Amino acid sequence: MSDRDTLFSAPIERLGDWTFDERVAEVFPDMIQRSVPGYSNIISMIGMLAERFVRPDSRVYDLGCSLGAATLSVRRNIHHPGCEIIAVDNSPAMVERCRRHIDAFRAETPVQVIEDDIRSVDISNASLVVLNFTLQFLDPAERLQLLEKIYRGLNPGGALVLSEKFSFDDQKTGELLFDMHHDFKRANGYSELEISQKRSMLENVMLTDSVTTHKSRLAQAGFRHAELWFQCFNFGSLVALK
Ligand SMILES: C[S@@+](CC[C@H](N)C(=O)[O-])C[C@H]1O[C@@H](n2cnc3c(N)ncnc32)[C@H](O)[C@@H]1O
Ligand SMILES: O=C(O)C(=O)C[C@]1(C(=O)O)C=C[C@@H](O)C=C1
Repeated sequence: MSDRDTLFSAPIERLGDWTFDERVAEVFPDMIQRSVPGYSNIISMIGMLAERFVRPDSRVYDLGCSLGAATLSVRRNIHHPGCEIIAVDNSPAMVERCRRHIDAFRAETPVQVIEDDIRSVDISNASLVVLNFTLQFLDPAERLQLLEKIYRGLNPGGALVLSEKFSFDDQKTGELLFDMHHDFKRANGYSELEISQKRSMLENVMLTDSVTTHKSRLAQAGFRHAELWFQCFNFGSLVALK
């Protein structure tokens, strides 16, 4: 079990922008579990999607892998020879811990953990690509280009899993889902101060899209089939098929 996230429990004088630094990496499992409704369901169901989509002699990409939770779930569910998982993150603190975490478990399928920007990595021979709460940290202007690269790198019959925090076009239901997420955080022991300090740090670096925007961007990138397979409040996950 990781340390409890108390990073924002005391008042912080100058709130900078959010980064995935050493302190965040240290408490990340606790933080994401208490912040993202449905996170553990999504992680275990990514394993189910891997069982269905990963083909022999192909690659799986986990883009913005953090500590490798999705990678481990995928690896547990690969039963084919010749597969390889490429896990990528540009936070040195995450990558260092991710490598240790993955090495702690034995499995047939090799995992390469790469410290790099997901905008620079080559993607080829992929049967599954995972973007689990990562696309939201990319500049909106660069999101389509990344999805196009993923589409090109996927083999026919391959899938992209795209999990995100959403915004909503309808103001009234949007507010309700946003408030329910806050209730969820409070129920998980976060104070008003912790919630609001984290929110303002994320404000400039995490720009959310609506499900409609995600679907039309996926279509623009080439994915002719995309659907939401999970949603809890303002968090959810889409699957897009090539
Ligand atoms: C919310 S976390 C992802 C959680 C993780 N996928 C999981 O399932 O536990 C977002 C991650 O994306 C990484 N990230 C953000 N922008 C990136 C980029 N341009 N290139 C590589 N990694 C990036 C961050 O360092 C962070 O570890
Ligand atoms: O805590 C929040 O409100 C969030 O937006 C959650 C969120 C995410 O969606 O990625 C933001 C940053 C942390 O990496 C963990 C979770």
